Amino acid sequence: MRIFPPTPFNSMSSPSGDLLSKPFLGEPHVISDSHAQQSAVSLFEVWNASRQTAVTGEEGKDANHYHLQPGSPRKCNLLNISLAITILQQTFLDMLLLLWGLNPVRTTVLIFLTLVRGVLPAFRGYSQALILDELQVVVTSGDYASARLGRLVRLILRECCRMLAESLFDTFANHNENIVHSSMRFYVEQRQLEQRLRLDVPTLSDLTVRDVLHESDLFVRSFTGLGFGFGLFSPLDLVRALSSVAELVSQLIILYSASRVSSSAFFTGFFAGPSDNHSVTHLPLLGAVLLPSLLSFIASFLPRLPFSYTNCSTGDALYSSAEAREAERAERMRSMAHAEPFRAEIALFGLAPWILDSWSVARKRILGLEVQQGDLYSGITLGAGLRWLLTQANVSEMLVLLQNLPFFIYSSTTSLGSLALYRNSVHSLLFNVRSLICSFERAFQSIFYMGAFFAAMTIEPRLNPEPGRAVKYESTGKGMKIEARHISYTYPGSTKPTLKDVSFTVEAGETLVVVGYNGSGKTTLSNVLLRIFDFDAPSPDTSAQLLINNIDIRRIAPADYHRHVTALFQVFSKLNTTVRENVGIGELRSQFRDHPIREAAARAGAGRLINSLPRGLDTNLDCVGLGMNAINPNPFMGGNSDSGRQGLSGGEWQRVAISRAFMRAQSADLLLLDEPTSHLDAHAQNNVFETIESICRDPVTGKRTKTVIIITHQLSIAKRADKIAMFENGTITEFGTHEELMSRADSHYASLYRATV
Ligand SMILES: Nc1ncnc2c1ncn2[C@@H]1O[C@H](COP(=O)(O)OP(=O)(O)OP(=O)(O)O)[C@@H](O)[C@H]1O
Repeated sequence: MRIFPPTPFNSMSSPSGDLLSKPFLGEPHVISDSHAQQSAVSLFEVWNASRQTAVTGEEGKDANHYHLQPGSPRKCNLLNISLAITILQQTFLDMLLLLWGLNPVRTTVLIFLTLVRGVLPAFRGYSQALILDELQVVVTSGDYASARLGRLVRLILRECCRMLAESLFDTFANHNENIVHSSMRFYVEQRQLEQRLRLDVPTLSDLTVRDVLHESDLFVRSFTGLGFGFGLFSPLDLVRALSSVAELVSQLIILYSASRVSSSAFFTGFFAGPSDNHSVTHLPLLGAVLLPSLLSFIASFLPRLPFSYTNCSTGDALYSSAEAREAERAERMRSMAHAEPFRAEIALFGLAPWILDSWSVARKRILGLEVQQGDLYSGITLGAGLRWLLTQANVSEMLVLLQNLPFFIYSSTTSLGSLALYRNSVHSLLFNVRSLICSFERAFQSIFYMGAFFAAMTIEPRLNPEPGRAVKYESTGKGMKIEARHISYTYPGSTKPTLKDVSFTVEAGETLVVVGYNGSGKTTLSNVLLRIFDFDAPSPDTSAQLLINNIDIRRIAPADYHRHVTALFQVFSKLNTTVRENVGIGELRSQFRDHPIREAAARAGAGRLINSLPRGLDTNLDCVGLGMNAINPNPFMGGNSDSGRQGLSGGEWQRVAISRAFMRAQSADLLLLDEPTSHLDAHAQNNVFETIESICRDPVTGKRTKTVIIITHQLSIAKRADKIAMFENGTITEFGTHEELMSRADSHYASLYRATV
């Protein structure tokens, strides 16, 4: 049995690969109604158009456009309906085929069983009505003859068998549904995760991309298996809606016939046609039964009052923009209260009241316990009031009285069983109509989230080379030659560049030390050199270029480039896992081999540390982001022993991180270390530098085989480098050897050196 399809990590292929492999069509922009109808428009643009809202300016002339918060419901207006149809045209069939393709047999069985499940209540009602009828005859006639009683017992036994069969059916159907559901959920989650991991930092820093991923995530999370995961609607819920439709139709049939014939003949009565004396009144009576639901359905198109909730059977509300903002704030505050790394700052700065206040204001507004005056008044409209009357004020419920009319009309002419059957059917009918209305509301919003899911899959990482221009990185075995020409870099959302016209050359095998003042742009430069960020496009005045071994870095795929580089980041990750994993992730191929991990750790001066840990490489490290030996995360547990977790000091963590960087040092052409020794004592600092020197030389010939770039504030290290770059205000102001820079009369490097050494 195949439950999960094979999906290779870097492949975007799918059972219906076309849609998921469409390229991302550049920057999203505003589109018009008619535009959205054209099939050439990308899904991304259609999705983006659905979240644009026009707000009229103060004078009533200018219409400002802004984007809805991710997760906010779309209004049910003509534009959104047409956008929803466009999304459905482009995705729905693909989605169904894709999900059906995961488990064709089980999914077909699921659809069939769900339809059958829909008509089971009708049979249940019929069977129980027969028992009631028989009981009525026995009691009213006083005929307790064994034949009569025997028939009653047979009916009861038949009902017991039916109930047993129904529960067996339910068990099998639920089991099948669980398997189908789990495989669908696994699949969409995997696709979402795979795409997130594919995307690079420049792509992820785009706000629109973040929003589309957020809504895509909502779609993925709607595959909960409960049918009302996030107040959303997954394709599997569509199958459930089929069941509601089947139940609705069967109950309608019952209602139509049960009121005029005895329950034992209601099917034949229905098919006999409207020939008897009650037939004329059936349709208006059905109308009376359905009137409350019809009004609720109409109300679902009206706007909602601010901070009022839909009364869907699931109890879930769809967030308005204001609610989504509050929900995000409440969630942020909740996470802060739960996160261990914040604990020290919360205590030190006395943040508890601020966190609690911010959370409670946001949460109260979400729960409708507190509504701001402005929001309340601006949201009260005639439509919203009418909706409230029809849904929240239960006006429609009063009309339920009408449903009892048939009781009075037919009570003297029909059997007890028929009346019970009628009553059950009315309840069941209303429940199903209501759940279908709620499903409709959720389905409408879900279309946009489904659009977001597919749109997210079309995003291509921005750092990937243009098709046809890509070249493979060729290692020379002598290190990496780096030539930066007029490089600038501006952070997204910032108006001023952080790096300005940076130019320098490092020959293969050389060591460059970058020094400078805080905030001058050293780490930013390292991210550009590591191809985490892309430098600004060349302007008419400058021809910005970054050449690696004389090749434009934009022509090399980042994944290919990264295989030849190793780095220590200034802010490195500390994983709540074993030492082995913390170090081993530096070179995944060697993750499970002790020797390379121990060797890298020994070079980074972490050998003694690992030997001193209770379980060596298998010791679990605890990283709540603070100096661990000093602050135990849970003083009542005695963390280090009972929990089997070990805290480390800042310097010890740094050694672990250096070990991680050294894991790949053998195969790398470039070692880039940002503040590698900031937490280390003087001896350790010297050792690390010696180790870097030895790693970079061929053990036989002694020649340099790697290029090294070190960013540091420790100028004693700089002295030993081949070249030094002094960074100030986002650019290199001095470049040369230690001696050259020291000999300059007005050298800032020289004054910094004298101040620190
Ligand atoms: N994510 C960001 N978004 C916008 N601006 C940023 C971001 N990160 C850094 N900057 C800006 O870039 C400037 C340079 O930061 P960078 O981290 O490169 O400095 P640095 O020289 O490494 O500093 P330090 O010596 O303190 O580590 C900072 O002044 C900061 O204002």
